[in-house]
Amino acid sequence: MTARPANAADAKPDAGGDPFIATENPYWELGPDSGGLDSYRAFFRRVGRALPAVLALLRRASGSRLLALLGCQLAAGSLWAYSLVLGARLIESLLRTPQALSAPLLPLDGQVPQPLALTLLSLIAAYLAKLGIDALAEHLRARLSPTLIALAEQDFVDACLRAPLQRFDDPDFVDRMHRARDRGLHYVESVVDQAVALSAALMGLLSGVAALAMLHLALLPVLLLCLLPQAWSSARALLCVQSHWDHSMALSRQSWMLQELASQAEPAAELRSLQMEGLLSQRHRQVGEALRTSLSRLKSAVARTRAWGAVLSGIAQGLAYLWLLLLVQRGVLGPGLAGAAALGLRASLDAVGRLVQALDQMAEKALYLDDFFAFVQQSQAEAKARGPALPPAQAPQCISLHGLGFAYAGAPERPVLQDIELSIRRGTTVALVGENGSGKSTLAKLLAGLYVPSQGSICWDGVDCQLLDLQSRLAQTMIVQQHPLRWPYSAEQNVRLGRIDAEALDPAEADQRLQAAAVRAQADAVIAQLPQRWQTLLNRLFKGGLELSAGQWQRLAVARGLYRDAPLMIWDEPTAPLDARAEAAVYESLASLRRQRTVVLISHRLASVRGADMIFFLRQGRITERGTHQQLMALNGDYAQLYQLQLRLTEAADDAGQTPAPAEPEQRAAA
Ligand SMILES: Nc1ncnc2c1ncn2[C@@H]1O[C@H](COP(=O)(O)OP(=O)(O)OP(=O)(O)O)[C@@H](O)[C@H]1O
Repeated sequence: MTARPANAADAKPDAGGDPFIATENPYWELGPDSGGLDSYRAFFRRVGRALPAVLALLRRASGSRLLALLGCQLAAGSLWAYSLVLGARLIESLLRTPQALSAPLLPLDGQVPQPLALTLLSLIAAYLAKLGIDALAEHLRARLSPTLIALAEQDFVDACLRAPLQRFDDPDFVDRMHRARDRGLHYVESVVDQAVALSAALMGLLSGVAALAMLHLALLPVLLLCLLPQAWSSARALLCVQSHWDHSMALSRQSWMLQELASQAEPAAELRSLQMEGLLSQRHRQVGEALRTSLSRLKSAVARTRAWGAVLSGIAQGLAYLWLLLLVQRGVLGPGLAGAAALGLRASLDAVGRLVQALDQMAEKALYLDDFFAFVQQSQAEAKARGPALPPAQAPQCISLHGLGFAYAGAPERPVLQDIELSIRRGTTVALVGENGSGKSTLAKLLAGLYVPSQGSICWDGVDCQLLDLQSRLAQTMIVQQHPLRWPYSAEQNVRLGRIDAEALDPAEADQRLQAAAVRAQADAVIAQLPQRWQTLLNRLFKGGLELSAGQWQRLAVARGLYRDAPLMIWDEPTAPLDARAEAAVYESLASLRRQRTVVLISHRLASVRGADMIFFLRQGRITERGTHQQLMALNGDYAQLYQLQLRLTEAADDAGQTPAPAEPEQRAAA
């Protein structure tokens, strides 16, 4: 069964011909699963996949509470059906013997109460019991919801943290992760309410059906007749909404992106200096306009569908009451039973309304939850599929790369590194240099174990790293990246996070190490200026928090690297934002470190790396030159030309009396 939603094509957004505004979902329309929600089959398949996962999550949150809740709903529904039948019998017997009302209901002289009074008392007792059970069900639901949300949030965070770095370069993965967070996680809370409402409505309907069946079996087709139009219109409207969501996702994302740009601190300065406020505001208005047009088309389509549903449902209800009248006329039902049947029919229809509404909500939320569960389950499956435990890696004497090639997950056809052959011995410093985009940072991340090679291998003392435990390898490695993370914590935590196993250290030793790292990175001067010294919070979003300059942040990042103090130290442009004094201090520290460790250094300032034991020059992902500074100068290749160029620029700056580029380490040492 395949049906297009009413006006699904109309739901496609219109951007007014502005090429800036993408309407075709060019980037996130990925994989066979992301579209195709314009058929009932596809829709229910997705819902069907999410529902068992919702139940499993509810069971994990608290299986006993879930069972108790379902029990309460079943009991409440049964009590309702029981009261309806009792009520019908009461009215019927009153109609048959009206004189029963003239006798006292509860005789005070010790005589047995008449049957009418007993029925009435049972009715009151059933009603009160139903109220009590409803209250208990509400209490259970309220307890279930927070547990479930906490579980789901934890599952999401764990799934993200479990993912290897290269998954974050895959737009498909990132898209699924964002959908899981923005839509799936967001709806976990409401899905509990919808699931409870759904089962309550289902119980209500079942008890209505049971009550009508007890009154007379001929009432069941009547109920079915009323149910169908309502179910049809709701399902069709729901499909329209889903189709709209799929088609307008590109616009919604652009709207969020523009809102982010306008509201975040990071782009605020550049945005203002480029005087882009007007342009962004105009773009946002255009995107909003396109979304609004698309939304109003959707609303009209949904309103039309609902109107047809209401008309058909009205006709069906009219026929149902006509059918009841016929049953009374022919003496199949007494007038009392017919009254109760009308009441039962109305209540069942209300239950159907609630059921369809809950199903509608639940189905919509379940679609988003499907994103969430698919993301979490895939991560769990991948974690389980990881092979047996591998032997731990020891600090290497020699790291060697053989025929190494690498392509990012998002662009597998475009290798970023090719045929890399090199080896690094402990106690030496190697430098990776080359022009922008030549692959230095990528190679550094591969060396650090953050990426897995697409081709070839990285060996530690001759053993392929794929055969070594990754966590123990990471524990032997330190990498300070080009753009280190600015942790929204205190200055002290920003450095101490370099070694989360520091509790294993003697506290005095850890403090000493902290101070030494700060001095070497010249971060001590930064700390001295902070109002609460090491305890100053480094985030302006929190009260009392401060923001540091780029160079001050970098000094803390270098201190963090030194505090970690691993056998393999990788420095990716560690001094780019530093002033000359801090840069000199960092290079002196690195020079003193190399003896016990393996140091990999990336820098565009060739004067800073001329002391390295081996320099590798990269061009378009390949090593094109290798050797010491002297050997490369003698080769007179790319390295030598770049070095001469930088030297000339420094001399020219000196002659012009400008701030010179940082001097060579030897010169600094002399100074
Ligand atoms: N996460 C990523 N996903 C896809 N491609 C990437 C990613 N990061 C880098 N690249 C691509 O890989 C190539 C090498 O980038 P890399 O950052 O390693 O170069 P680099 O030599 O360190 O450059 P720079 O000197 O500018 O820092 C570039 O062409 C870049 O576009």
